[in-house]
Amino acid sequence: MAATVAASQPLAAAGGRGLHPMQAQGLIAAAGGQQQYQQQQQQQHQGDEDEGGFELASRKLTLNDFHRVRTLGTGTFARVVLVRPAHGTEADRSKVYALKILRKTEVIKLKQIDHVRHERRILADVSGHPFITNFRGSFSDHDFLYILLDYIPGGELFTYLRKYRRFDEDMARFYAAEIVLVLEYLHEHQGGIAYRDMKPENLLLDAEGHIKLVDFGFAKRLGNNENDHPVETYTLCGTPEYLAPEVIHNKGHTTAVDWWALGILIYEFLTGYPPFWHQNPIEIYKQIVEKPVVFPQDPPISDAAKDIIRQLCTVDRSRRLGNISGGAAKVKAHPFFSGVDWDAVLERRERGPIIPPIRYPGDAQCFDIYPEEDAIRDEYTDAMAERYDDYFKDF
Ligand SMILES: Nc1ncnc2c1ncn2[C@@H]1O[C@H](COP(=O)(O)OP(=O)(O)OP(=O)(O)O)[C@@H](O)[C@H]1O
Repeated sequence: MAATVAASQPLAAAGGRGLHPMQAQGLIAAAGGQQQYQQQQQQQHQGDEDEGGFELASRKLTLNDFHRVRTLGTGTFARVVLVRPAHGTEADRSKVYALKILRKTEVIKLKQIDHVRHERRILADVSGHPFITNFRGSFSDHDFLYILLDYIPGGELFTYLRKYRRFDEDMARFYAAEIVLVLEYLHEHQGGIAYRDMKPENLLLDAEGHIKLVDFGFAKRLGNNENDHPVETYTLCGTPEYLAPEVIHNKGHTTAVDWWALGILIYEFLTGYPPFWHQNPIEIYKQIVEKPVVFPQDPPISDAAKDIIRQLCTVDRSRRLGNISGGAAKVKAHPFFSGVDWDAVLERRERGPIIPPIRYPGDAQCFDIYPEEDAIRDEYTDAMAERYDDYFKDF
């Protein structure tokens, strides 16, 4: 699985990415539709809680409120486990959620305090979008921080891409269109949130085969300056193969990095591998800043696909599609997306090209098996608590 790189790790030390399976009509109408959709979804979300009796939002949760079923994934900073409510009616106890568990000492050691706080806050703010994992609550105890999310049963798009080797253009377009709507929403309707870690491992498939974006660990609300230009940020984070050149140069970056990553992602969908790759991450960075995207002869890639990839992967971000004037609307109007009904995409009218083989709501067969480790407790000392607990008070 591709390792995520954070500021606390030197970029050069990050592991390279293995290439094996290890592990709406009218553009303006569509944009308006996104906000409307979110409102509807939020009302729906509230409704779910009212019905359930297991009142997630109305009281402080603890780990004892859940039975752990199994680990779904482990990342650099977290373990995500499938859980069931331990109390409530039979209907409550049949529900399943994904609980992201972050060890406080690790968050502090890896200098991820700000990232974790942004993650919790941004997840709560963007929850309800059709292609973003719903946030259900957060809590903490002496040693850990917990983020409760809806369980997305289909597993990582990464796994399917490795299984299929590559996606045909219709499949790639389906997923890319959903990602375009997510980026439009984050960048243009949520006051300039840069996601900063777009990759197939962070795109899960729901039971209908639609994308759900997870892991907002590097997302940051950048906002716009007085000239209405996106504010720059400097933290080096992301995954080597997907880093935009301006991140590597460390001269400040904006939401434009997500459009670059979308270009890399479409390339990887169509060929099965990213355009810039090497075992040594330093070589990847060199390629990204020095080399143009080169397309293979086989599989043949359409001119429209090549063009959108080149336009998204434009080194000069002032000329990069998505970041130029017109923003996401220009991406949606690109010939690669011709024929796409953006309202239909947003409303999830079509089922996805891959329907995950889910037999029941808590089915976790689409996830790899991970060793279940006993949580190490009492590492977080009183001195640490005194110094850091204030930072974790939102949980
Ligand atoms: N809501 C969810 N439903 C099902 N599985 C999930 C969910 N959230 C996360 N996962 C699984 O857990 C994995 C790790 O989650 P996540 O990416 O949030 O952790 P992380 O430690 O921040 O990872 P990284 O090292 O990539 O930054 C995901 O790749 C996915 O497989």
